[in-house]
Amino acid sequence: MNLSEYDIAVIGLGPGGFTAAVRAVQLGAKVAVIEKFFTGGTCLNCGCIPTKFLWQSLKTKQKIQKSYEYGFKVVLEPVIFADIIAKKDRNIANIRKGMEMILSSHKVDVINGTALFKDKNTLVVLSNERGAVSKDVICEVFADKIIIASGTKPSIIKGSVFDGNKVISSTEALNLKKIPKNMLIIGGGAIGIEMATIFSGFGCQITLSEYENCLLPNEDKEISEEIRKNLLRQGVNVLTSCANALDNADKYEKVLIVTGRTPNNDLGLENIGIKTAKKGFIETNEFCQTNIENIYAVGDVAGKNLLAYTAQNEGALTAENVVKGNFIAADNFIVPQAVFAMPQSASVKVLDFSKYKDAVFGKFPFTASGRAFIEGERTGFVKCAVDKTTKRPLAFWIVGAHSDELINTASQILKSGMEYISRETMFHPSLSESLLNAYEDALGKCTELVKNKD
Ligand SMILES: Cc1cc2nc3c(=O)[nH]c(=O)nc-3n(C[C@H](O)[C@H](O)[C@H](O)COP(=O)(O)OP(=O)(O)OC[C@H]3O[C@@H](n4cnc5c(N)ncnc54)[C@H](O)[C@@H]3O)c2cc1C
Ligand SMILES: NC(=O)c1ccc[n+]([C@@H]2O[C@H](COP(=O)([O-])OP(=O)(O)OC[C@H]3O[C@@H](n4cnc5c(N)ncnc54)[C@H](O)[C@@H]3O)[C@@H](O)[C@H]2O)c1
Repeated sequence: MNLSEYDIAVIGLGPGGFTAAVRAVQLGAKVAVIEKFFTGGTCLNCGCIPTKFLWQSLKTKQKIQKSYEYGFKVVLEPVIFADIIAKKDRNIANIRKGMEMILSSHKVDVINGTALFKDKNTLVVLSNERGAVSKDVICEVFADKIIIASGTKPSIIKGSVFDGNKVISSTEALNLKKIPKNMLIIGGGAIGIEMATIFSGFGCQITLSEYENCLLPNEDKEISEEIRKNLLRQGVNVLTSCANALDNADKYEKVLIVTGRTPNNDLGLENIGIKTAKKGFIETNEFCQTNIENIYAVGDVAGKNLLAYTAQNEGALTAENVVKGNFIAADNFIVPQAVFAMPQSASVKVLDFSKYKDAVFGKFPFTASGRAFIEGERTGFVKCAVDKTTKRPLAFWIVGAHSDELINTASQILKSGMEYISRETMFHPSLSESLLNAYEDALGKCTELVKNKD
């Protein structure tokens, strides 16, 4: 049996595992990563990157269709969706190649196979040709510390199974070669909204069915209502408070189930007694440490935030803690959120937002922004919460083009604890000025808005 020894072994090459491995090597550790499918994990292969590529493709189509507003006469040929999917796959392959170059330049040992715990320091790696796990052992990996970054897979709802044809998950939806005539999307979270936006934009009749009484149930109600209105305008049939979505499934060519994610926890955790919490996510403390001292879990599999960038943050921080022997907590990140509807929405709050009882609110619509006018993107607004006493900005919510970029500036403002936002830092004409204008509106001093009737 081939047994290799490492300081750290990482399970999974998604954003969490990739970042943990590279950071640990940068700090001088000898690191192996075991990945059973493709470098890049969910994010690159069937998550963030393919959805945003298809969204951008739709956006490009819409820009061409609106190019007459800028003085062009362009006739668009009928869209061949299979070509768009092929382009997406080529882009993913290129990004994957880049990631593999980074790994090999840092001398991370990558082992292709499925990892299972044998004991608290040893992983058995099984071969999994064509995705099917075999009993053939490729090697064993012995490591002082192990970081689990095995991610999640799509959840299914009671009374249904994914058949890869009619009833599909987001993974299959992102590889459809032809736009279906109609599709029922069950689940009005981030994935459901992004899929409804993309497929309706390319001509599929969409019904989006959500169990709760609004889309994105954990988001600010004004934001979720604005997203609902924009989807309706795009021709999506939005149903909320809908507990029996499957009842009408027969009427649809495709049924896409996007009701959350289930952890990849089939790692032999029971062999060493690693505790799992609700829904099977691995239980961790604030240092991403499991109940077994030398074993850590980062990213989606630990179920704190199911986002690529929080997985990266946890991966980097855990690598630092493990190699340097630090105990720095991974629970004080400000987490900006963005959803790629048309237009996008985004939000960010200070961590203790609920403590502020005397927040005042301001709002600036993009119809009042010169830059939004130039961009031809006048839908939406920026909303800002400000502490009335200290004048400190506390939260931003945005619906509008480029809100996914604007929110990073908003996050930096909140993270830095800035006491006020000033015009001297803002270029004109820019969309970022809308952050300032919403902030000033909360304090009753925005000079860019019509005065409210007294
Ligand atoms: C459709 C969709 C869109 C999304 N859009 C966004 C977005 O825009 N922004 C954002 O921040 N997040 C987005 N996400 C979420 C994001 O993809 C995840 O939060 C992120 O990929 C989590 O990273 P991770 O490293 O924890 O796990 P993953 O990326 O899931 O990687 C885990 C890896 O571990 C491997 N693995 C599992 N078990 C084993 C084993 N036993 N042995 C070896 N390898 C194993 C898997 O094959 C996988 O490659 C989206 C998700 C989906 C599904
Ligand atoms: N832009 C982004 O950052 C982005 C995009 C996509 C996904 N993600 C991440 O991926 C994760 C998974 O996304 P998701 O949208 O699958 O999960 P989610 O948990 O965000 O949303 C699932 C939705 O399905 C609803 N639901 C559950 N059971 C239902 C039922 N039987 N019938 C109808 N509705 C039902 C829930 O109420 C919820 O609103 C998210 O947590 C998110 O963090 C992020």
